[in-house]
Amino acid sequence: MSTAAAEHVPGHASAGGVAARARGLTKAYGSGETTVLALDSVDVDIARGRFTAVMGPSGSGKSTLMHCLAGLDSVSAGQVWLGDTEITGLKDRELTRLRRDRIGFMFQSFNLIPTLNAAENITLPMDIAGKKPDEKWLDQVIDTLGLRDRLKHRPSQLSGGQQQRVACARALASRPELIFADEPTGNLDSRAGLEVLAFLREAVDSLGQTVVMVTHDPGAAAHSDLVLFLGDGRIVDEMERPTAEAVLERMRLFTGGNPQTPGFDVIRSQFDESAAPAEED
Ligand SMILES: Nc1ncnc2c1ncn2[C@@H]1O[C@H](COP(=O)(O)OP(=O)(O)OP(=O)(O)O)[C@@H](O)[C@H]1O
Repeated sequence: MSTAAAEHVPGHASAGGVAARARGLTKAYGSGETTVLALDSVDVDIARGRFTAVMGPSGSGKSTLMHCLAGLDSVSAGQVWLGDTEITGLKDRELTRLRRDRIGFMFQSFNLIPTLNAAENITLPMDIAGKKPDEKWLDQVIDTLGLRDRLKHRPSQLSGGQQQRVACARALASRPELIFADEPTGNLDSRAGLEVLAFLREAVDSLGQTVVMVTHDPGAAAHSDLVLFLGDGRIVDEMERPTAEAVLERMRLFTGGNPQTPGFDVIRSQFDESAAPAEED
């Protein structure tokens, strides 16, 4: 049975509109008996000017969702839009250009070029694209991220937190419509991780950016405006103004780690008619 278009779509549109949107987004890997349904007909709106976190158990489809929304991976069915542009169906070259011009990426491994200094790493994607950075914006990003006195340093001369800040500045440099961050604090100690989260928050609050972050960490998710919870390739819940405690509690339901969690099956069954009760010990 299909979901009526007027029904609630996870993610909400804000007054600022929708930065990315998916309808019926389905992604299957493999074929025949070995098919894995990584995303199962996902509808989602990513609100512009907000910080959205994506959480869920390992294998629930978080990275796949991010990759499909960012046009890094093809979809098996459904549609994805970036702003008003439908990206499903675009040719590889068009997708590459769209990603380059309109999306910023932050990955767990910072992907900094060791032979380039911080300033060169920050502007590298724009240099490759042959685009001149907006110097005023770039200055603002560099100062916001506290990188002014590190610009001549190479990655090996920077701490992990500073490297991640460079990666953050690089994602922001071209003032993208949307920033995707995949476990951006995964490799950092807690202080550096907190710094990066504060900067992502700042990018949203002060610079008006839109951020989507995949994370396993309830503490990290607490920095977002909205948490989307994935389970078995579906968005099974969402939480506005999350706190670490509330997110942790919700995650316990998903993992079945807490024996007093019959609610998990209730939540699942709301979204998945075929969900059988979990047979946990
Ligand atoms: N390239 C691929 N080929 C086959 N299966 C894949 C591929 N990528 C992902 N999958 C499968 O799709 C499902 C969703 O994977 P995905 O990486 O999106 O999950 P995740 O929630 O990001 O997991 P994690 O938290 O462990 O990173 C998993 O069952 C995974 O094994």
